[in-house]
Amino acid sequence: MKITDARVVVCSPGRNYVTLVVETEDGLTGVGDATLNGRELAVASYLRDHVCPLLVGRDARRIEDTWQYLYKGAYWRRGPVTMAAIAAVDVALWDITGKAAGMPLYRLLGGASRDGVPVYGHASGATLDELAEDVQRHLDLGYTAVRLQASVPGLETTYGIAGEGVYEPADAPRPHEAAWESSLYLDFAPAMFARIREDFGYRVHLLHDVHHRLTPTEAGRLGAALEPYRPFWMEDPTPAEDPSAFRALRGHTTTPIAVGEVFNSIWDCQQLITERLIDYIRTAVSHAGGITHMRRIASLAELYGVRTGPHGAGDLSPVSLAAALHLDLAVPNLGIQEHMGHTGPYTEVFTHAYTFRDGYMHPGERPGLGVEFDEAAAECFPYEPRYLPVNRRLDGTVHDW
Ligand SMILES: O=NC(=O)[C@@H](O)[C@H](O)[C@H](O)CO
Ligand SMILES: [Co+2]
Repeated sequence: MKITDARVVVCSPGRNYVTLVVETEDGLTGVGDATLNGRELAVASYLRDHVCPLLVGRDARRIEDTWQYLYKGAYWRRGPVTMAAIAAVDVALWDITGKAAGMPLYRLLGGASRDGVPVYGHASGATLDELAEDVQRHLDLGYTAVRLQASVPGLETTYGIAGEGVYEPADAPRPHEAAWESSLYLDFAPAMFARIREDFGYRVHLLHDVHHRLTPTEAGRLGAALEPYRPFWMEDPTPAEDPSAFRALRGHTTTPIAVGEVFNSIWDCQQLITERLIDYIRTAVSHAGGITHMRRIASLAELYGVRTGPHGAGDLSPVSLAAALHLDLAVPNLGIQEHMGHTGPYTEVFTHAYTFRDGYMHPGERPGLGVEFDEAAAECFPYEPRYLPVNRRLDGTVHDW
């Protein structure tokens, strides 16, 4: 089954997406998501200029060989751009293979390990009243797990507060600059949880994303302060380039820890998993080398009792959400899938078979991924430069965003 064409389409139906389209001599088409928020064109070029020409003539069914060929053949290994490009190729080839087999991808991955994929939604608010309203809205939609993010009193902006609709962090043609003060946040976060537990009790799972902003000691303090409110997880509590930082953090709190959305390979995850320093690994199929590599990460995590909690923000296209759901349905150690939702007219470009109901999602039964990509429609939504914010402490020092 030779690949006859591989091309990259950058479009912006609601937000920028990079989609790889791979075609075979049998007339089958597979798609992959190569979106890297704020650095989209780097991955588009990596694919267009260095990968797509090498795919033509290869057998689309040799998924593992293609993965090794692109990973080891690049010489310059790992990194977000390289691994997003490899991920897009990998998912497109799994899509083609599923279509050739006439089976939805999850059946090729060992079949369903559960009836549906548990997901969490994003609730946010400029005030605790607004946050409570948004939590109620998510409960009314059927979510049983909700992430809480609220404006921090004393700070002009903070992470994760949606205006109307879905939160989109890449919101300006140049990075907007946010101001941050950890002490204000540390005083506020427990009060946020206390209010939502008071309003909604303990039946709903409550998650929270610290978004890399605390020191390990501060994160330990936050984790301990949140314990009475039983968070489902505290996400990205401290930057994870140095996994040993989590040893101290782990000793301060029993609040479950989730890390990994900015990771792009199993080696980024290895120490956190093998030392049981986290409870959930959050790598995304479109950033961490695709289904082939994510399966390895999930298997390593399973050995150590760590569950997956895949990243599923709106800047991962419907193609990668579909791929994630197929993998989520099959792996034995799924924790929960992030489902932030997508903004704008994305359904004019991406049609998908996945569904949401009562807090669970299912990838559907269409062969392959179950996502169709309309290239003609995509042309109506040209790329727009959009950057993620830069965060500074009140004294002007650049801080983690
Ligand atoms: O847990 N989800 C997140 O942290 C996301 O909202 C990330 O900020 C965006 O995907 C960055 O592009
Ligand atoms: Co996050």
